[in-house]
Amino acid sequence: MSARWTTAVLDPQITGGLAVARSPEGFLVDDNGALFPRDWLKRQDLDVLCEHGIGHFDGQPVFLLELRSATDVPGCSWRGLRAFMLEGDSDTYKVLGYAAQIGTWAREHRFCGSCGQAMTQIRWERAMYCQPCDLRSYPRISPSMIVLVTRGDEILLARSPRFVTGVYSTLAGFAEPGESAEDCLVREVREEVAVEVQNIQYIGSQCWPFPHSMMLGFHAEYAGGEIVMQPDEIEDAKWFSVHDLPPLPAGRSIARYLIDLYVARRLGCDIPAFPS
Ligand SMILES: NC(=O)C1=CN([C@@H]2O[C@H](COP(=O)(O)OP(=O)(O)OC[C@H]3O[C@@H](n4cnc5c(N)ncnc54)[C@H](O)[C@@H]3O)[C@@H](O)[C@H]2O)C=CC1
Ligand SMILES: [Mg+2]
Ligand SMILES: [Zn+2]
Repeated sequence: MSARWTTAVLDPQITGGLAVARSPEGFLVDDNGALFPRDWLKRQDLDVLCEHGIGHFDGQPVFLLELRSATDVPGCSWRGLRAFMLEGDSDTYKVLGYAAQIGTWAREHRFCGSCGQAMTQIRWERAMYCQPCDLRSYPRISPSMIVLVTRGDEILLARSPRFVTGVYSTLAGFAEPGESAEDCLVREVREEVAVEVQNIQYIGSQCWPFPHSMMLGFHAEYAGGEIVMQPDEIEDAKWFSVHDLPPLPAGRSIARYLIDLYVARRLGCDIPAFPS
């Protein structure tokens, strides 16, 4: 959330306000951005799957129209969330990041996971409900650990085959049932590079709406082992000097913050601001 944006469960029966439209192609945008007058948007020929009231932006109610498919709207185009993360202002990115997670959840929870019947939208909390099962499904958040492993002036970075060419990043992975955050971190580092760590320190967290990760960021010191890369997951992993770093992840990512923070401390530079 930000000073301009707060989340809320709003009843779609009320009229007016602002709205965003999200399809599998991304968010609808025109020259003014992704937030449209809602009444105008609802007059367009959109393939609406469902509508959710998601919060207030500058005091105005905001709704999400989750669409089955992207249709042509004159003067508009479709833009993925990643582009807003890379280039958009942080207030808009917060609104759209939240809208994307609610849209993903709404799309994937139309039917009860227990009995398979259609679920209904609860008006007063963010949940889908199955009456026969008395079961509520809330938006999914997936805790993921992300860690910068360091050894004096060196930092351990790796490449996944999914990354942009040349970019190296910190190690990350999803928590499994039964694990603490620290257990997960130790396991992920072992699995991905076969290295042991010590002095694990929590740094901060970040919502990562691709599609529903909650990144918990840590710093850890190297404790032993030689790098052995996990087949398929890790394309390359090595120690880099803080004086000679490869291309790094996007400025808004906690991965980049963990790297910038350590490098700044090591070189005695100004501490970077936490990404918003
Ligand atoms: N904000 C940031 O700075 C960064 C965020 N990330 C995010 O962290 C997350 C984890 O990173 P990876 O190294 O790719 O994960 P990972 O090392 O756990 O490997 C990904 C694999 O985990 C499995 N998986 C996918 N979704 C899952 C879920 N919800 N729960 C459990 N397992 C799941 C799949 O087999 C997938 O191939 C991803 O969402 C990624 O986008 C990763 C690096 C930087
Ligand atoms: Mg990983
Ligand atoms: Zn059910």
